[in-house]
Amino acid sequence: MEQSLSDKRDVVLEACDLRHQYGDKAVLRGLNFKVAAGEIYALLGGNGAGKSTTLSAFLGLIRPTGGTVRVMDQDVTEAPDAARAKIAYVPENVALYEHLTARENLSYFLALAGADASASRIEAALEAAGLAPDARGRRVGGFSKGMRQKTAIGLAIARHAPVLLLDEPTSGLDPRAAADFNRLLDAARSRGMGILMVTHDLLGAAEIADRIGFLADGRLEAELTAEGEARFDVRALHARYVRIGQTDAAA
Ligand SMILES: Nc1ncnc2c1ncn2[C@@H]1O[C@H](COP(=O)(O)OP(=O)(O)OP(=O)(O)O)[C@@H](O)[C@H]1O
Repeated sequence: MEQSLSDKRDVVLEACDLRHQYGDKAVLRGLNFKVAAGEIYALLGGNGAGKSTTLSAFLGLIRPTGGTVRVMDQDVTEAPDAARAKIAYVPENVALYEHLTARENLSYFLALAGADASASRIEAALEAAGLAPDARGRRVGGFSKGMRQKTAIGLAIARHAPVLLLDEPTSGLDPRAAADFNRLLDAARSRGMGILMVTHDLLGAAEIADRIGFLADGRLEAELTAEGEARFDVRALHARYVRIGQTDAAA
Protein backbone atom coordinates (compact mmCIF):
# COMPACT_ATOMS: atom_id res chain seq x y z
CA MET A 1 0.00 0.00 0.00
CA GLU A 2 1.26 3.47 -0.86
CA GLN A 3 2.50 5.49 2.10
CA SER A 4 0.94 8.89 2.78
CA LEU A 5 3.09 12.02 3.09
CA SER A 6 2.86 11.94 6.89
CA ASP A 7 4.20 8.36 6.97
CA LYS A 8 7.26 9.33 4.93
CA ARG A 9 8.15 12.63 6.62
CA ASP A 10 8.41 13.80 10.20
CA VAL A 11 5.00 14.06 11.78
CA VAL A 12 4.57 17.49 13.43
CA LEU A 13 0.94 17.22 14.55
CA GLU A 14 -0.97 14.13 15.57
CA ALA A 15 -4.47 13.63 16.94
CA CYS A 16 -4.98 10.12 18.23
CA ASP A 17 -8.49 9.01 19.21
CA LEU A 18 -9.13 12.63 20.24
CA ARG A 19 -12.36 13.11 22.17
CA HIS A 20 -13.88 16.19 23.66
CA GLN A 21 -17.17 17.14 25.16
CA TYR A 22 -18.49 20.41 26.48
CA GLY A 23 -20.75 19.40 29.37
CA ASP A 24 -22.97 16.63 27.97
CA LYS A 25 -22.30 17.56 24.37
CA ALA A 26 -19.76 15.28 22.65
CA VAL A 27 -18.04 17.30 19.92
CA LEU A 28 -15.01 15.14 19.06
CA ARG A 29 -15.61 11.39 19.19
CA GLY A 30 -12.33 9.72 18.25
CA LEU A 31 -10.56 11.95 15.77
CA ASN A 32 -7.38 10.63 14.13
CA PHE A 33 -5.10 12.44 11.73
CA LYS A 34 -1.47 13.48 11.23
CA VAL A 35 0.24 16.44 9.62
CA ALA A 36 3.80 16.13 8.35
CA ALA A 37 6.57 18.70 8.01
CA GLY A 38 6.30 20.39 4.63
CA GLU A 39 2.62 19.51 4.29
CA ILE A 40 -0.56 21.59 4.19
CA TYR A 41 -3.54 19.79 5.72
CA ALA A 42 -6.97 21.39 5.32
CA LEU A 43 -9.60 20.38 7.87
CA LEU A 44 -13.09 20.92 6.49
CA GLY A 45 -16.44 20.47 8.17
CA GLY A 46 -19.77 22.19 8.71
CA ASN A 47 -20.45 24.86 11.31
CA GLY A 48 -20.09 23.38 14.76
CA ALA A 49 -18.29 20.26 13.51
CA GLY A 50 -15.46 20.78 16.01
CA LYS A 51 -12.73 22.31 13.85
CA SER A 52 -11.87 25.14 16.26
CA THR A 53 -12.08 22.70 19.18
CA THR A 54 -9.43 20.61 17.41
CA LEU A 55 -7.15 23.65 17.06
CA SER A 56 -7.75 24.49 20.74
CA ALA A 57 -6.63 20.97 21.68
CA PHE A 58 -3.34 21.40 19.77
CA LEU A 59 -2.85 24.80 21.41
CA GLY A 60 -3.44 23.32 24.86
CA LEU A 61 -6.38 25.66 25.44
CA ILE A 62 -8.69 22.78 26.32
CA ARG A 63 -7.96 19.54 28.09
CA PRO A 64 -9.37 16.78 25.86
CA THR A 65 -11.85 14.43 27.46
CA GLY A 66 -9.97 11.51 25.87
CA GLY A 67 -7.22 10.53 23.48
CA THR A 68 -4.03 12.49 22.83
CA VAL A 69 -2.75 15.39 20.78
CA ARG A 70 0.94 15.65 20.05
CA VAL A 71 3.01 18.52 18.65
CA MET A 72 6.43 17.40 17.37
CA ASP A 73 6.13 14.28 19.50
CA GLN A 74 5.28 16.29 22.62
CA ASP A 75 2.05 15.38 24.39
CA VAL A 76 0.19 18.69 24.65
CA THR A 77 -1.66 17.76 27.84
CA GLU A 78 1.59 16.83 29.58
CA ALA A 79 3.60 19.86 28.41
CA PRO A 80 1.33 22.56 26.95
CA ASP A 81 3.95 25.32 27.09
CA ALA A 82 6.58 23.26 25.25
CA ALA A 83 4.02 22.31 22.60
CA ARG A 84 2.81 25.90 22.19
CA ALA A 85 6.39 27.11 21.73
CA LYS A 86 6.54 25.08 18.51
CA ILE A 87 3.33 26.55 17.11
CA ALA A 88 2.54 29.78 15.33
CA TYR A 89 -1.20 30.35 15.48
CA VAL A 90 -3.01 32.68 13.09
CA PRO A 91 -6.62 33.08 14.26
CA GLU A 92 -9.42 34.30 12.01
CA ASN A 93 -8.92 37.81 13.34
CA VAL A 94 -5.26 38.36 14.07
CA ALA A 95 -4.72 40.18 17.36
CA LEU A 96 -1.85 42.66 17.22
CA TYR A 97 -1.04 45.84 19.14
CA GLU A 98 -2.95 48.39 17.08
CA HIS A 99 -0.88 51.41 18.06
CA LEU A 100 2.42 49.68 17.24
CA THR A 101 3.88 49.30 13.75
CA ALA A 102 4.31 45.90 12.10
CA ARG A 103 8.03 46.00 12.93
CA GLU A 104 7.32 46.98 16.55
CA ASN A 105 4.76 44.19 16.92
CA LEU A 106 7.31 41.62 15.78
CA SER A 107 9.96 43.10 18.01
CA TYR A 108 7.61 42.97 21.01
CA PHE A 109 6.37 39.41 20.45
CA LEU A 110 9.85 38.06 19.63
CA ALA A 111 11.28 39.60 22.80
CA LEU A 112 8.36 38.12 24.76
CA ALA A 113 9.19 34.68 23.35
CA GLY A 114 12.87 35.15 24.22
CA ALA A 115 13.78 35.01 20.52
CA ASP A 116 16.22 37.13 18.52
CA ALA A 117 14.42 40.44 17.87
CA SER A 118 17.15 42.05 15.76
CA ALA A 119 16.09 44.53 13.08
CA SER A 120 17.66 42.40 10.33
CA ARG A 121 15.71 39.29 11.39
CA ILE A 122 12.45 41.24 11.55
CA GLU A 123 13.04 42.81 8.14
CA ALA A 124 13.87 39.47 6.53
CA ALA A 125 10.77 37.84 8.05
CA LEU A 126 8.40 40.61 6.93
CA GLU A 127 9.98 40.48 3.48
CA ALA A 128 9.43 36.70 3.33
CA ALA A 129 5.83 37.22 4.50
CA GLY A 130 5.26 39.63 1.61
CA LEU A 131 4.44 42.75 3.67
CA ALA A 132 5.33 45.76 1.51
CA PRO A 133 8.33 47.78 2.78
CA ASP A 134 6.29 50.99 3.16
CA ALA A 135 3.74 49.16 5.35
CA ARG A 136 6.28 47.77 7.80
CA GLY A 137 6.70 51.09 9.63
CA ARG A 138 2.97 51.87 9.78
CA ARG A 139 0.69 51.28 12.76
CA VAL A 140 -1.26 48.06 12.29
CA GLY A 141 -4.47 49.81 13.40
CA GLY A 142 -5.01 50.79 9.76
CA PHE A 143 -4.11 47.38 8.27
CA SER A 144 -6.43 45.21 6.16
CA LYS A 145 -7.04 41.58 7.15
CA GLY A 146 -4.53 40.44 4.54
CA MET A 147 -1.83 42.76 5.91
CA ARG A 148 -2.49 41.56 9.45
CA GLN A 149 -2.10 37.97 8.34
CA LYS A 150 1.17 38.78 6.61
CA THR A 151 2.39 40.37 9.84
CA ALA A 152 1.36 37.26 11.80
CA ILE A 153 3.04 34.95 9.27
CA GLY A 154 6.11 37.20 9.45
CA LEU A 155 6.17 36.60 13.20
CA ALA A 156 5.90 32.84 12.63
CA ILE A 157 8.83 32.97 10.19
CA ALA A 158 10.92 35.10 12.54
CA ARG A 159 10.22 32.65 15.40
CA HIS A 160 11.24 29.72 13.17
CA ALA A 161 8.05 28.01 14.31
CA PRO A 162 7.90 24.57 12.69
CA VAL A 163 4.11 24.35 12.91
CA LEU A 164 1.49 26.77 11.64
CA LEU A 165 -2.16 26.60 12.70
CA LEU A 166 -4.63 28.69 10.73
CA ASP A 167 -8.28 29.29 11.57
CA GLU A 168 -10.34 30.43 8.56
CA PRO A 169 -7.39 32.30 7.02
CA THR A 170 -9.08 33.40 3.81
CA SER A 171 -12.56 34.30 5.06
CA GLY A 172 -13.23 37.92 4.18
CA LEU A 173 -10.27 38.16 1.77
CA ASP A 174 -10.98 39.14 -1.82
CA PRO A 175 -9.92 36.52 -4.43
CA ARG A 176 -6.66 38.29 -5.22
CA ALA A 177 -5.72 38.62 -1.53
CA ALA A 178 -6.69 34.96 -0.99
CA ALA A 179 -4.46 33.86 -3.91
CA ASP A 180 -1.69 36.04 -2.48
CA PHE A 181 -2.14 34.37 0.90
CA ASN A 182 -2.02 30.90 -0.66
CA ARG A 183 1.31 31.75 -2.29
CA LEU A 184 2.56 32.69 1.16
CA LEU A 185 1.44 29.32 2.54
CA ASP A 186 3.14 27.59 -0.37
CA ALA A 187 6.38 29.37 0.55
CA ALA A 188 5.96 28.41 4.24
CA ARG A 189 5.46 24.78 3.17
CA SER A 190 8.66 24.97 1.10
CA ARG A 191 10.48 26.07 4.24
CA GLY A 192 9.39 22.77 5.80
CA MET A 193 6.59 24.08 7.99
CA GLY A 194 3.76 21.70 8.78
CA ILE A 195 0.50 23.58 8.29
CA LEU A 196 -2.96 22.76 9.62
CA MET A 197 -5.66 24.99 8.21
CA VAL A 198 -9.29 25.02 9.26
CA THR A 199 -11.39 26.44 6.47
CA HIS A 200 -14.68 26.65 4.59
CA ASP A 201 -12.82 27.81 1.47
CA LEU A 202 -13.08 24.80 -0.85
CA LEU A 203 -11.36 26.50 -3.76
CA GLY A 204 -8.44 27.59 -1.58
CA ALA A 205 -8.15 24.12 -0.02
CA ALA A 206 -8.31 22.48 -3.45
CA GLU A 207 -5.53 24.72 -4.74
CA ILE A 208 -3.11 24.62 -1.85
CA ALA A 209 -3.69 21.58 0.39
CA ASP A 210 -1.77 18.31 0.15
CA ARG A 211 -4.49 16.53 2.07
CA ILE A 212 -8.04 17.35 3.02
CA GLY A 213 -9.85 15.85 6.00
CA PHE A 214 -13.64 16.04 6.32
CA LEU A 215 -14.76 16.30 9.93
CA ALA A 216 -18.28 15.07 10.65
CA ASP A 217 -19.92 13.62 13.71
CA GLY A 218 -16.71 14.17 15.69
CA ARG A 219 -14.52 11.99 13.46
CA LEU A 220 -12.81 12.12 10.08
CA GLU A 221 -15.47 11.09 7.62
CA ALA A 222 -12.93 11.01 4.78
CA GLU A 223 -9.36 11.99 4.02
CA LEU A 224 -8.28 12.82 0.48
CA THR A 225 -4.74 13.21 -0.83
CA ALA A 226 -3.80 15.58 -3.66
CA GLU A 227 -2.91 13.82 -6.85
CA GLY A 228 -0.31 15.29 -9.18
CA GLU A 229 -0.74 18.60 -10.93
CA ALA A 230 -4.52 18.36 -11.00
CA ARG A 231 -4.63 18.34 -7.17
CA PHE A 232 -8.30 18.24 -6.12
CA ASP A 233 -11.50 18.47 -8.13
CA VAL A 234 -13.28 21.38 -6.45
CA ARG A 235 -16.73 20.28 -7.70
CA ALA A 236 -16.27 16.83 -6.20
CA LEU A 237 -15.15 18.45 -2.93
CA HIS A 238 -18.22 20.65 -2.95
CA ALA A 239 -20.55 17.68 -3.53
CA ARG A 240 -18.92 15.78 -0.67
CA TYR A 241 -19.07 18.82 1.63
CA VAL A 242 -22.79 19.26 0.97
CA ARG A 243 -23.44 15.56 1.63
CA ILE A 244 -21.63 15.84 4.96
CA GLY A 245 -23.82 18.83 5.85
CA GLN A 246 -26.93 16.73 5.21
CA THR A 247 -25.61 13.91 7.40
CA ASP A 248 -24.94 16.40 10.21
CA ALA A 249 -28.38 17.93 9.91
CA ALA A 250 -30.04 14.52 10.03
CA ALA A 251 -28.06 13.45 13.12
N1 LIG B 1 -16.61 26.65 25.28
C1 LIG B 1 -17.66 25.97 24.80
N2 LIG B 1 -18.65 25.57 25.61
C2 LIG B 1 -19.70 24.88 25.16
N3 LIG B 1 -19.87 24.51 23.87
C3 LIG B 1 -18.93 24.89 23.01
C4 LIG B 1 -17.76 25.63 23.42
N4 LIG B 1 -16.99 25.86 22.33
C5 LIG B 1 -17.62 25.29 21.29
N5 LIG B 1 -18.77 24.72 21.70
C6 LIG B 1 -19.71 23.96 20.84
O1 LIG B 1 -19.01 22.87 20.30
C7 LIG B 1 -19.37 22.65 18.94
C8 LIG B 1 -18.13 22.70 18.07
O2 LIG B 1 -17.64 24.04 18.06
P1 LIG B 1 -16.38 24.49 17.18
O3 LIG B 1 -16.23 25.96 17.38
O4 LIG B 1 -15.23 23.62 17.48
O5 LIG B 1 -16.92 24.17 15.71
P2 LIG B 1 -16.35 24.64 14.30
O6 LIG B 1 -16.29 23.42 13.44
O7 LIG B 1 -15.09 25.41 14.47
O8 LIG B 1 -17.53 25.59 13.79
P3 LIG B 1 -17.51 26.88 12.80
O9 LIG B 1 -17.24 26.38 11.42
O10 LIG B 1 -18.91 27.40 12.94
O11 LIG B 1 -16.48 27.84 13.33
C9 LIG B 1 -20.41 23.71 18.61
O12 LIG B 1 -21.69 23.14 18.76
C10 LIG B 1 -20.18 24.78 19.65
O13 LIG B 1 -21.37 25.46 19.95
